[in-house]
Amino acid sequence: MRRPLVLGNWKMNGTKASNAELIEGLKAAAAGVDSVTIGVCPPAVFIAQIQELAGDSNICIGAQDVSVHAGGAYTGECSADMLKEFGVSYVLVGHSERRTYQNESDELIAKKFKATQDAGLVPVLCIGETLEEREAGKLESVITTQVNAVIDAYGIEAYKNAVIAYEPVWAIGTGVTASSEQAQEAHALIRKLLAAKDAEVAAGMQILYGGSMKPGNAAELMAMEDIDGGLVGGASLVAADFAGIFNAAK
Ligand SMILES: O=C[C@H](O)COP(=O)(O)O
Repeated sequence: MRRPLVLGNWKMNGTKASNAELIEGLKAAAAGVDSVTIGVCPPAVFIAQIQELAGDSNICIGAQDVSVHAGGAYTGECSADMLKEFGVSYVLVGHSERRTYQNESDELIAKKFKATQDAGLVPVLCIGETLEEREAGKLESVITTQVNAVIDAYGIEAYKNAVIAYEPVWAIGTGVTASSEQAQEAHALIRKLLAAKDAEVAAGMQILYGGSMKPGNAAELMAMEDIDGGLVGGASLVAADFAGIFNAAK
């Protein structure tokens, strides 16, 4: 039985004041929720603040990105060990916005995945196809390439302590959600790819859905066999909406 995981990706949003209000609301809503792992991924500059605000609550902290380097002359970068010092347990790698705007390659993303694991943190590998790729019938080949990038570099063992988030690019921030059948099809495909290498890794992998997940569609999505939670963008910025989603995962 895979434990549901719901992560809020705040992207580049928040102020010290709005963060305090949001975390206060989330702590109240999450108190007593013990069957779902709940986390927030604030911008790096706010991680220390969120660590303090979250205190010993059941809100975990994730980072939105990490350096492939352990330290040194890499201006603007932040290492996995630095994130760990501030209570981070999950790190998003390969989000489509970074693939698009920072031109992150599968090779670089695999290195970030490994750097995260080497620090004892859990990488959340984000994958998904664009609308153009879907319409061209390339869903399977895109997902296969993105999943295999880590296996080719580090072997299937690398997926033993990791999470995968399937986020169809066309559903991110658009209000258009993949139907539960479309999402399930992609999640089942991801699990099948893993199972071809290692059945145990495949069975244990938490595969999250991301892309316009809202309180109104979360229950139906997360009821699907291979959907184990959500990576939530916009709706994670409103405590009541995010709570509606993690409560739907129970
Ligand atoms: O990381 C989260 C995803 O990009 C989903 O964002 P969204 O819920 O705003 O569509």
